[in-house]
Amino acid sequence: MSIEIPAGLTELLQGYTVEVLRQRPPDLVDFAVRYFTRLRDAAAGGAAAKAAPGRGVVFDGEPMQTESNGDEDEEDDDSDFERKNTRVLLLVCAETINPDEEEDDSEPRVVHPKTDEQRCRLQEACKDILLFKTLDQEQFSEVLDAMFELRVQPDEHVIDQGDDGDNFYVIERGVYDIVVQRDSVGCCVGHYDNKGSFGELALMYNTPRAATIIAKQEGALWGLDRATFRRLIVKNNAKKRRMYETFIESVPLLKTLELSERMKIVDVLGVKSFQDGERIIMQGDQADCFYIVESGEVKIMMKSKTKSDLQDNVEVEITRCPRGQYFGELALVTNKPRAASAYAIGYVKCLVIDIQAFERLLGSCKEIMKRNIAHYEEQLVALFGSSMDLRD
Ligand SMILES: Nc1ncnc2c1ncn2[C@@H]1O[C@@H]2COP(=O)(O)O[C@H]2[C@H]1O
Repeated sequence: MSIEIPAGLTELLQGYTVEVLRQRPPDLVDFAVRYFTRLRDAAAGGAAAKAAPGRGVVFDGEPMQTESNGDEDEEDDDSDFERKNTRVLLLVCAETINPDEEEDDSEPRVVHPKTDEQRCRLQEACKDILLFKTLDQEQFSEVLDAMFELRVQPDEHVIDQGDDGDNFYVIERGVYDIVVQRDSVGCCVGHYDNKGSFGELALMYNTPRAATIIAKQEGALWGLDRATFRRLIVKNNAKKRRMYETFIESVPLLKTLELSERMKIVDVLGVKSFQDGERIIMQGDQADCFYIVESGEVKIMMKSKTKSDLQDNVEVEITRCPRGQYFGELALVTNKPRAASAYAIGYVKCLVIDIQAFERLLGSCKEIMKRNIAHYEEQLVALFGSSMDLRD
């Protein structure tokens, strides 16, 4: 049977293979999101049976009617399915990940032997990969052991949209176009330029490849097989969700997003920490990331462009970003170099999202961010007498 997985649900069901049967009422997705959030929370709290991954869950009955007893968020459990007389829907089966389970040592570890020279290149390519940033040392070295090198030729399709996901890829070298089919027309929605990674979505969510990735020149990649990716990264993501869900919910910018959209952000974010005074981004650099302050405070500093030749052109403090505040969005929204530098005040931890995930997941927040540009311009006029051409 051809199966369509509803948007907004699969991300939450990381670790489950979900098959959705037949048409479903739109509110069922919401209902299922709540249901599986509870399942996951129950698992986190140690509750056993209800949360056991791999258990088949089949909803049956008529389309769900939402009850308006005022406290429907409270105390929902399996019996709700009967009360609400919900029809059909979800079959949860096989290929599960239980984040709290001890590692299954019976599964052979994948190891691709490497020379010292290969290992150096691999470490360099992986050092800024956000998905690896929340792994512990042992997990990270297991990932490195399992990775294998591959060379690609100009115009080679590394991934084709619609295919099943086999590997995750880290870029060592080369430029790659990201092409997404829209109304049967392939649109280039972005590219990777000698750094970054791709191919995580199909492996995380058990979905077909969401884009085609084409090498524009001869290039070098490192692949990570699906089984290792799921065992280490997906398992780690379940923990990440528990760690960051509450914080992400409290970030004002993300309030307008659905729960499942916020969870997708958690899945791909990385965490970076900075020492007091350390520069996080530098004015004039190309931008590839967006930051949310998780702890500590960040100082935004700027040099006047109109005084760039003058010796007394010192950096001036523009603003500060406390916990929950974001920065680094302007260059991504305007496609320009960084307009200012950012420095850590004390020890700072930031959640970091790369430009591709930013485009894919935060498109709907861009309007809110764009409104900020006018505010930035007013600040600059007050400080420097001109707004320095912030817009494109
Ligand atoms: N806008 C985008 N939409 C979908 N996939 C994207 C996009 N930009 C980058 N990608 C990457 O392209 C990859 C294609 O394979 P996956 O769906 O496994 O994972 C996808 C992402 O890593």
